[in-house]
Amino acid sequence: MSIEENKSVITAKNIRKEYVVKKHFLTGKVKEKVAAVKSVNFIVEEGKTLGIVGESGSGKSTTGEIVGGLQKPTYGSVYYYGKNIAEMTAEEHKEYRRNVQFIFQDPQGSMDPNYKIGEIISMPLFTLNIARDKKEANKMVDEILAKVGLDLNIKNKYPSEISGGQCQRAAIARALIVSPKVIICDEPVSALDVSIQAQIINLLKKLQKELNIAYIFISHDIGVVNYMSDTIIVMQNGAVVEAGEAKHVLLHPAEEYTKKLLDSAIIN
Ligand SMILES: Nc1ncnc2c1ncn2[C@@H]1O[C@H](COP(=O)(O)OP(=O)(O)OP(=O)(O)O)[C@@H](O)[C@H]1O
Repeated sequence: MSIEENKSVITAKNIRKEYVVKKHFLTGKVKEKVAAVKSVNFIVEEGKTLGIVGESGSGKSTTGEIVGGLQKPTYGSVYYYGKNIAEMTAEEHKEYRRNVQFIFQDPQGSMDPNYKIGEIISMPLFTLNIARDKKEANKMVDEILAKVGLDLNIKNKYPSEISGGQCQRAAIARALIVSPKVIICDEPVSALDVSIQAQIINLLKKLQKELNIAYIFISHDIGVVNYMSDTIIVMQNGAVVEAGEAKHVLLHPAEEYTKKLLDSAIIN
C-alpha cells in the first residue's frame, strides 16, 4: 500500500458495476449486460470532500452505493482505511457500516413514516449498541438536534409533518449521531427550494469543520460540487472523464463534457 492510500479513509480501485438487462427466457443465460460504472478510481481523505459530478445516468449513485456497501462491485475493490471491505470480518463490517453513512435526495422517503423523528434519529444508537438506555439516547438526540439547528419539539413529529429542509436536517442528524468518518451525500439538496439549499450546504460545511468528517458529495450541479469539494471526479457514461483538485478542474476543464456541465451551471 502506498503512503497516499494510507492517509485515505476510502480508496476505490477499478470499480466496475454491470447489470444484467436481458436473459434467455428459458435457459436464464445472460444475453445482455450494461456497465453502469467502468473502472472508477479515487481516494477520499479524512475530513475532506470528494465531489462526484455528472449528468443523469452517468453512474454517480451506483458509485456511492458501492462505496457505502449497499451494492457489490462486479470487479474492483473498496478499501476503508486500507482494508478491503469485501474481506472484512462481520465485526469489521459492522464498524465500517457505522462509519460510512448516507444522506439521500429525498429525506422523507428515506425515513419510516410510522416513526417519530426522535425515534428515527435514536434508532441506530440501539441497533449499534451505542447508547446504554433511553435516557442516554435522548440526551444524544438533543445534542445532535442542536448541532443541526433543529428545535427539540421536532422529536415528536412524524416525517410527513415537517418541511423538506427540516427533514434533511433530521437525516443529517441521523447520520451524524453514530459519529461517522464519512457521509455519502447523494444529491442532498436537489429536491429542496433554492433558499433552503444554501442553508443545508452551509450546515454540511460547518459540520465538516467541527467534526472532521469526510464527504462524498454527489450532484449533477457542478456549481454546488465546486463549492463543497476539495477534489472532484467528473463522470460520463459510467467512466471518470476528468479528475483533480476542484479549483483546477473548474478553472481549466480539459473535457468538452465538463465545459458543458459548467455552462449549464452558469445558466441555472
Ligand atoms: N438495477 C439496475 N439495473 C439496470 N440498470 C441500472 C440499474 N441501476 C442503474 N442502472 C443504470 O446504470 C446507469 C447509472 O445509473 P446511476 O443511477 O448510478 O446514475 P446517476 O449518475 O446517479 O444518475 P441520476 O442522477 O439520474 O440518479 C444508468 O444508465 C442506469 O439506468
